[in-house]
Amino acid sequence: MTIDRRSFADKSTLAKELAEAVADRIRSAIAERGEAAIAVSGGSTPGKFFGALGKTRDIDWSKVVVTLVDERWVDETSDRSNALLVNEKMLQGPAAVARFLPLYSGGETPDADQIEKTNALVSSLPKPFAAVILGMGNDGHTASFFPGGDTLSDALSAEGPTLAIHAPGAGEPRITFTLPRLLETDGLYLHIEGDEKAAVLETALGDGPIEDMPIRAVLRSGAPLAIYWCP
Ligand SMILES: O=C(O)[C@H](O)[C@@H](O)[C@H](O)[C@H](O)COP(=O)(O)O
Repeated sequence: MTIDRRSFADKSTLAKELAEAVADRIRSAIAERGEAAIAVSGGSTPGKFFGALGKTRDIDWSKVVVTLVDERWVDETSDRSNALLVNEKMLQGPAAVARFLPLYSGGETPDADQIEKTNALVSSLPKPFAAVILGMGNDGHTASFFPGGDTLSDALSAEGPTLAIHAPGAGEPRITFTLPRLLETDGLYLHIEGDEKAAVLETALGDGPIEDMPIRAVLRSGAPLAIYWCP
């Protein structure tokens, strides 16, 4: 079975366990390759996990690069910015010396030059990722792979490593790592909480088109995936 489903009693326990799993991946990557890169999701779910991971002392954070699975195309002062969330919740205390690699590079909407610039930045990341932590929306999106996304098909199949995507449910223009690039990882995690998301996951695990619920592209990729859930 490539999908390993883990349930936890509450949000704090999940955050602690997921932080320990990701910390192990980071330490192993540093031991094997001298450095580690992780890609994390934004949104309302990962705050506690970020806090727990950032407080981990037995990691050489100076050898860690943190980036985002996807980003809303907003300035870092916006409360919609995933970069702001990561900086405020994770890159404090022991983790403050980690390098952060942003996906956003200014302006109203990501144009081809900006994507090229981000792709050049991203090419400096150690490969593979030590860990990629995905979230999921109630519409079945993950990363910025939204139903109805204008570049959804490329986002799920192109090398990228990143591209721009616009979708009715996305709020603002987005930049996202493509799925093939996200699958280049030692550890792939999906972090979801609550009964509503458990029900969405059940539907996604059933039959149906990927375009309706793009998380299916991850679930059907065959890549080993650990799903962390709590009520
Ligand atoms: O920037 C983003 O929006 C995310 O990276 C996105 O993919 C997120 O993981 C889901 O939308 C779940 O978001 P919630 O945790 O807010 O439900």
